[in-house]
Amino acid sequence: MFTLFAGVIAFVLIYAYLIYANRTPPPSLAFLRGPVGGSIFLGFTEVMRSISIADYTEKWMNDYGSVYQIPMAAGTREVIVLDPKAIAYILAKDTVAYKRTPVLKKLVETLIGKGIVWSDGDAHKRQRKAMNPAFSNARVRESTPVFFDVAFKVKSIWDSILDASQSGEGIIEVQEFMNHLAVDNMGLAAFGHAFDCVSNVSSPETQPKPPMKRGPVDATNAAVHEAVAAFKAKQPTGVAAVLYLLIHILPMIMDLPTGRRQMFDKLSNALRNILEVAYAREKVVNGAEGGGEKNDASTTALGLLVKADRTDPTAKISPDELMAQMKEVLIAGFEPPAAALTWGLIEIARRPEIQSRLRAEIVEFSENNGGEPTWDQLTAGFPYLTAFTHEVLRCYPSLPVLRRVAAEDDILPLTHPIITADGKEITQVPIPKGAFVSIPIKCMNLAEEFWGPTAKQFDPNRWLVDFDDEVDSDEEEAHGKPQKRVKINGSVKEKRSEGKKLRAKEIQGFKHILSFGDGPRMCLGKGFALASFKATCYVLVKHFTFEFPGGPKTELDSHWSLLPRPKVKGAEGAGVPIRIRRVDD
Ligand code: HEM
Repeated sequence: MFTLFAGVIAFVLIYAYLIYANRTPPPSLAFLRGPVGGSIFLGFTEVMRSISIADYTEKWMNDYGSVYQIPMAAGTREVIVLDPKAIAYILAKDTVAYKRTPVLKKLVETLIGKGIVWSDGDAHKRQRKAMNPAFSNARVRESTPVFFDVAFKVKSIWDSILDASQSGEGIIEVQEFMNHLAVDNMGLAAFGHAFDCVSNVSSPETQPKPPMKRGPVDATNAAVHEAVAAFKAKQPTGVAAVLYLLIHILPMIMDLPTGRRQMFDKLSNALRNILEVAYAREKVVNGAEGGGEKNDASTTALGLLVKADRTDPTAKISPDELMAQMKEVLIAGFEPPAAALTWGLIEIARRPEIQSRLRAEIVEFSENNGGEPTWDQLTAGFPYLTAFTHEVLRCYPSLPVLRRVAAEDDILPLTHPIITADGKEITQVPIPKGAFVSIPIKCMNLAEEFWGPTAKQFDPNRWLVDFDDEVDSDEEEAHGKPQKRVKINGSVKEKRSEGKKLRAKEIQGFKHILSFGDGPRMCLGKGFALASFKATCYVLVKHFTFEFPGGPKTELDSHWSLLPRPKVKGAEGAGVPIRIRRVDD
């Protein structure tokens, strides 16, 4: 009886505290304005995880200025930063003054290990130094044929589906195929290992079974296939929300032997096999003392990492770190590229004019040059495919928000002043040690403040203008009324009339978008991501047409895999069924 009474009192006290914390920011942040409300237990956590994160954070920016604070889970607060100068400052001091949040750190340590994503400061610098050569332009150039080979493998499976169909058309679960393609790309390019994932796409109801024989799957590949399947499994939102809350209060629950934890353990064992092969191969290629001839095997990302560990004392990484690196490269190299490609195919399917323009550019190259483009051609040529790639990255950043915790008291510089809760104008924002700081990438990429009135529209044409002369003064002008054409960097770009410049160019980062992050933690695989995206689009758009069975207005929804993914509203899991036909049919 007493225990029940004590339990009720404890619950009431916690509940009262959460109501208080939800309404009242701590004194160190009380000078910042911000929205009140959200859930008593989770604050605006669900909003910050939702598909509408950019809409909310943009509205709050318009109401409270470019730096504000919001209530989050378990009575915590988060400072939201949407000022370009402040963002550049935070990301430049990343890993030292701004670090991963304790919850994320614990999660990464538990599931993946103390690799580059987990580490901060000097440990991060050392690991980054070891990994850089494995992600250089030279490596991306060498890997580009692999991306074409994997895309052609998808093509041949889709061809067999169409061959078996009476109507010459097939409904393909494109997200499923892009997941498997991205894993195969990473396996071959980074580890020199064929996971053979594309040939093992499961065939849901909507998709005719590929009439092909599947070979036996070894234990390593089976574990990776299982991991890919588990990543895309749907989590019930209610349970996920409760777990998220509990993790903040009791981080040790991440140590529980959950299904996901066991799956990660299996994945470690599988990757250990690949690592052992890489160690053995490196020994054979370079001899125990090193210095031998390089060959294909030793120049995979993994081969270079193994070699760097032995040959460069300043870039030494322990076997545990190497293991964590492999898991990170597999996960970071699979999830965002697969999501970006799925979004790309969605936009292609719902916008026939973009699809035709892309195909025309690809076919023109193919007719003039014969084989597939090299990395240099993919990078320097293909203005429309490049514009399309940038627009997919802008509109659909895989990581909608970057979250950090301030490791010391700091002062953020601002591009434009903000008004505090007591009505003062400030040009710098004091950030107390321990404050959670969030940068909503998706909002920075899509806010009208930075991208003008057409910010929310998917429009690759915006990348074909002379960016520095872009205007946002007039909707008609800003949306595709080219006035004259100018030559920039050897390619013809459309230039619009003179006027107010877009604020987007104040944003640092790749192409003024934050989809790859910025600073010391900027995406290591950016080059791989761009080359594999373009190579895959090249092959698939050249050979197939895409359309939604329900028409271009098909409604989309979001689905949580490791990161947010698109899905067709009402479809099972992360389903994105798209109808394909051969181009020449
Ligand atoms: C469209 C594709 C991709 C996108 C949008 C993307 C995005 C990002 C972002 C935003 C970060 C920074 C995270 C942070 O600051 O907390 C990041 C880091 C990272 N990415 Fe990517 N990524 C992509 C593809 C890849 C690929 C293909 C690889 C591997 C080949 C890769 C490997 C990594 C690694 C290892 C890091 C951690 C870097 C560090 O902490 O120093 N990414 N990525």
